[in-house]
Amino acid sequence: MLSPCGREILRRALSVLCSRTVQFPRRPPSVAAYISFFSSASEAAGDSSRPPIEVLIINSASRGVFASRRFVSGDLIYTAKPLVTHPSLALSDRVCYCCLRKLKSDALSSSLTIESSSIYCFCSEACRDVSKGCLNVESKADWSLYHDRCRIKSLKYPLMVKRFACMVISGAASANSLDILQPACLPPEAFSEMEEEFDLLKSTLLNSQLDEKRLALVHRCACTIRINAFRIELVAGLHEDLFVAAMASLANEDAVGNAVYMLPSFHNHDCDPNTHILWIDSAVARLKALRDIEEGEELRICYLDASMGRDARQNLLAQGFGFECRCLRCLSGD
Ligand SMILES: C[S@@+](CC[C@H](N)C(=O)[O-])C[C@H]1O[C@@H](n2cnc3c(N)ncnc32)[C@H](O)[C@@H]1O
Repeated sequence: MLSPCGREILRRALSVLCSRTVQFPRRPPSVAAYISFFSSASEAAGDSSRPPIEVLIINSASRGVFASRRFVSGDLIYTAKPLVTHPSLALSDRVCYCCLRKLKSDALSSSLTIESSSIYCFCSEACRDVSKGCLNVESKADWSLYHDRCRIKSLKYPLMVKRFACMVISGAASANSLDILQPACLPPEAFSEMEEEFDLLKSTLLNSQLDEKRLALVHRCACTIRINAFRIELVAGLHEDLFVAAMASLANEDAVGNAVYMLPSFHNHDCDPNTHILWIDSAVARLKALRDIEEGEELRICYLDASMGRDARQNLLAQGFGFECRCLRCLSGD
């Protein structure tokens, strides 16, 4: 029997996902609730009848992603496109505004727009077209104070909140499109810091057409974006990589940007994970098996640098994600 909170999560999950879910497999009602996603892996395996993963509600407040078939180490389990992206500030003149692809040097001159001290670049006409509405809103405001605050405090998620707000104002995203994702359960200091950032966002967007109701929805999403944003480091790139890497390290910035996804956000953390997400040349996320995985196993990823010691990991997870990690590695004291 689901608790009221579990039922609410399920109701919201189904209402958002029904429009995009490809199929719901038949399963006995003993499984409390589940949602299946279509993915490239089922196609690749030639088994289009059954999605390779399921999102299950594991208790009244939490969901996880589970394998619905066996995988071997190295398998690509699925790919996922981002819902919201933002390039790292230090690389915004070298990374696509939309897909975070690194730009070829000859693309720069044709795609560069500079307004209000912000830089907007695109890798292709397709990325420029899809971003048109959002860019139109974003490029009208002066983001210098907001960006300065992000740089000084080394914050990435306010950039994603900014981008999401611009998408909502432009009509490119609905204000409740991230409601299905889990919001952060953070310490009070983190909330007051987020309030300050949101006030700055509001004042920067003062002249935009964001009504109070939608503003409140975007405000609520700040918490969700904060814990669900992925830092994107590409594993492949162009020959300019060395130059970009040098610039990035000077700016203490290895990531090309950050992104929020739907399905990848349902993965729980483990300090000794069985899967990982990687990015080849753009913000398209690829979930790969790190070892052989049996049908029914939960697919967990590691939210942080797994080489850190136990105490450091526990602290980061408590402060940044609001939970105490009780994975086997942590319980063993490693
Ligand atoms: C990105 S979400 C993961 C999916 C989430 N369980 C859901 O229902 O949407 C991150 C949140 O999941 C929970 N979580 C993830 N891994 C966990 C773990 N190993 N132990 C306890 N809670 C965890 C925490 O509440 C965390 O803030």
